[in-house]
Amino acid sequence: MTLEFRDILLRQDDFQLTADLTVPQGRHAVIGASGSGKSTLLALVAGFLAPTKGRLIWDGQDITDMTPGQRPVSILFQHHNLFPHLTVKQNVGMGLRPNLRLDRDQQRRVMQVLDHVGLSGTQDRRPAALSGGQQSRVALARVLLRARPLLLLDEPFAALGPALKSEMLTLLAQVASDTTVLMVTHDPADARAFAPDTLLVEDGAVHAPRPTGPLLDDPPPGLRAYLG
Ligand SMILES: Nc1ncnc2c1ncn2[C@@H]1O[C@H](COP(=O)(O)OP(=O)(O)OP(=O)(O)O)[C@@H](O)[C@H]1O
Repeated sequence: MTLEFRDILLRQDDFQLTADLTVPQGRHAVIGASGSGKSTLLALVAGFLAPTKGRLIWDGQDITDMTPGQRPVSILFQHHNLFPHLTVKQNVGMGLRPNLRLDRDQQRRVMQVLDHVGLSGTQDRRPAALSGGQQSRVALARVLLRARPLLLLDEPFAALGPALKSEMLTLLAQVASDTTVLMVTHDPADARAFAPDTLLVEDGAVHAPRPTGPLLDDPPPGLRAYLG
């Protein structure tokens, strides 16, 4: 299933984002200098911002006019927005039914996904009683349970140390194998480890995906300056 940006233009005051490219199924990093438009790109796909011009096509279907809730998208941002007063089980269950009236089968699926991300046994704790890495797993479990085919990540594990971050990226790559992923990252090592291909965003222009290794080995001047 592919995501097509057809001649997209999105204006925000004096900034404009342009995109005319196809993203095939698989894991993609989104890289670019600060202010180049990475978060704007994700907001466009999520449906939080509407393009001034152009169409967004998912799996052959025009999703440009769909609300965020109608889109085939799940989102994992840096601040995971776990609810402090709810247990792990309830935080994850929100991904299925926001009113938390889960039937037996849905409860079983919650336990299954907790097991999948290595959180069995923590289901009755509240987020404050978990480590940072465990909290990230809860957020990931919630996203997985929604099982939308397009996953948007904005620096999802930036708050974790390098070892935990790499562990989470490995886990994500395993569990999101049938998903198309766009992951904004400032860390070239994350892009290399997680994403075979990368979308470069330069001054509001989104480029078509290119193999991550060669792009980072020989970056264009703007990206080179940013990566240092
Ligand atoms: N609500 C807004 N209204 C007007 N302009 C905005 C708004 N939000 C962001 N911008 C501008 O849009 C441009 C792109 O911002 P965006 O957040 O997409 O960049 P980014 O690549 O994600 O940056 P960073 O890496 O620093 O997070 C910036 O020039 C920013 O100033």
